[in-house]
Amino acid sequence: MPRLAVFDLDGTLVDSAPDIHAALDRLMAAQVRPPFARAEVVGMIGDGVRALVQRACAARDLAFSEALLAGFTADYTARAAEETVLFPGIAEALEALQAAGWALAVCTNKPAAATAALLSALGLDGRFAAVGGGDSFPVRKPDPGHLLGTLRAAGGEPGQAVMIGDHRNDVLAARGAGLPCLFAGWGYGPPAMAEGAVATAATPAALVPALRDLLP
Ligand SMILES: O=C(O)COP(=O)(O)O
Ligand SMILES: [Mg+2]
Repeated sequence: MPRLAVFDLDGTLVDSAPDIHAALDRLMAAQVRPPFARAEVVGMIGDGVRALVQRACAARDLAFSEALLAGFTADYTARAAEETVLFPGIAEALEALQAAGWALAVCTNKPAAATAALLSALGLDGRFAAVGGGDSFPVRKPDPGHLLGTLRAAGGEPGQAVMIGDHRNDVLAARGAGLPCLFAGWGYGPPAMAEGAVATAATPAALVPALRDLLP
């Protein structure tokens, strides 16, 4: 059973805020609402697309509806990779982990369709033993069932796996599943969200030695 590194997506592997921001602004423009500042959008990411659209609507005095959610989701899924890139150093970190025998997986609250489109556009098809999206299981992060379902699909086991994420939801899901969580200090979550993580990696380059320390 190889060691398994389970990565969060938004704010951990990829800097996706520009495309999420652009899609939210297109939604707002269609509803004759002003655009958002980047920091506002970053603060809305982390609990999946429904919570994102609900928060955006609330911030612009707009009534949330299933139609708005469906429209946003279709638009974002089609255009998820226009500006989104891997964080600097992530490609090298994934390579180094695989070379050291680690298996890789993704556990994200982003819906599975948008996740697949994005990973494919970034050339990461086939890199991950499993990809658990926000709608892949009946539950999602912070529920540990999302992480455990992803882990099972990847053929991993909790004693040989580490979660890497940038949000309180990643830490909570990992703790609930009995895995250590390494906090991605380069991501969207403020440092306070690292509470309960075993350590913070300041950069993707710091990931590989930190993971090696956790599972020698
Ligand atoms: O879609 C979100 O809200 C967050 O996605 P993440 O779990 O990959 O950070
Ligand atoms: Mg994240």
